[in-house]
Amino acid sequence: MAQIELDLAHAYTPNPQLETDYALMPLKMTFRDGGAYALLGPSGCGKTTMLNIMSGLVVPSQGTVKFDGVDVTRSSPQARNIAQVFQFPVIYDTMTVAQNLAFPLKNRQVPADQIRQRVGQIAEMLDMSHQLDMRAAGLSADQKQKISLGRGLVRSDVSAVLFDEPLTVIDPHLKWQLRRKLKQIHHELKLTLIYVTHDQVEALTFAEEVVVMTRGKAVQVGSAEALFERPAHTFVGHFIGSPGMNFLPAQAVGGELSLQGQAVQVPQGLAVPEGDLKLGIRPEYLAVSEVAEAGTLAAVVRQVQDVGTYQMVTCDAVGVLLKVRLAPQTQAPQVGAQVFLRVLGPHTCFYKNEELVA
Ligand SMILES: Nc1ncnc2c1ncn2[C@@H]1O[C@H](COP(=O)(O)OP(=O)(O)OP(=O)(O)O)[C@@H](O)[C@H]1O
Repeated sequence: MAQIELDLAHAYTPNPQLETDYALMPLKMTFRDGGAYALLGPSGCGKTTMLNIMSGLVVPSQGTVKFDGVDVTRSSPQARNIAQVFQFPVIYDTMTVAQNLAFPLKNRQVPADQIRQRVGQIAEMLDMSHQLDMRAAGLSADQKQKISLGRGLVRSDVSAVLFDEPLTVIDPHLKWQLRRKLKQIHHELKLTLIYVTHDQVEALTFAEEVVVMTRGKAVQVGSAEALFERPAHTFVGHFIGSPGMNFLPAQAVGGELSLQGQAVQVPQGLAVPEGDLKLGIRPEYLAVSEVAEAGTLAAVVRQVQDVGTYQMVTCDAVGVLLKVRLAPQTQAPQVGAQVFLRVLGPHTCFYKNEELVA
């Protein structure tokens, strides 16, 4: 296992001038030895580019990649000793499940008894012990992809295992099980795992730390809790959560706060930074009050939806639609009712130029 350090930028075109010329903007990042990471972001944000730079499939156009302090920027994937699992199964159809799992170990001349022991362990972790003697050709796409995962995890001496959207072909129910399984396997095997996905649930269940990316930038690296509670960038607030964070333009001058032109009294003990801001509050933390109090903003209820596990109340606050998540049994306000939304409280975040300032 290795600690991976990136200090680089990458453009696929020569002589990049504009930000948009870069697939990855200049970044510095360290992936801890034995850590479980997810690279999360929408299509085209640079996740695969970052993964391929780590594996050695892409050489960054500037900067370095280090494994345990050693510069490997120009080393091949083989020399870096990386295992990779792709979106689609990469296995030998004519071999049995056991032979497929053993292949990466045989290649490295691992002794037969150790191969048997490790293949048995990995098969058991992936619930494939009963299929070890079956030919891969006869198995479903799900099962084949499980073999690919197993092949990625079977060697204990790799620097890291890199996964590029490995659960894409997996049936939704099995997907849920495999995500949890991978987390458990990480716990047991202590491998450095880096996992690319555009699915926040996948990233948040699997990883200890999630790297949230947008437009070639890593905007936050943090635990699921940190990304939810204190999004460092408005993109993280918007991208993480279901639905994402509510945002309101805000101006603070001399301790007076105005939201969309409405003066809002700041509750005692709450510090609000000065200047042009964006106020962010998650739908889970936005409480509805029938009376105007310090920290509340007047709004009109536009829609109440019962989503099963919760109720979603959409309110119009001076032209901005804000979402409130209420527990299923809570009495929701009527559509058309005038309410007061508690926008200021311990969970309120303030942003300047899209970056968290308080
Ligand atoms: N081989 C390439 N040549 C030129 N441009 C590329 C190449 N590969 C990726 N890009 C561009 O680099 C940017 C980042 O792409 P990348 O595949 O890393 O994003 P991603 O987040 O992995 O997206 P997806 O989830 O769709 O795979 C995109 O604008 C993409 O069009």
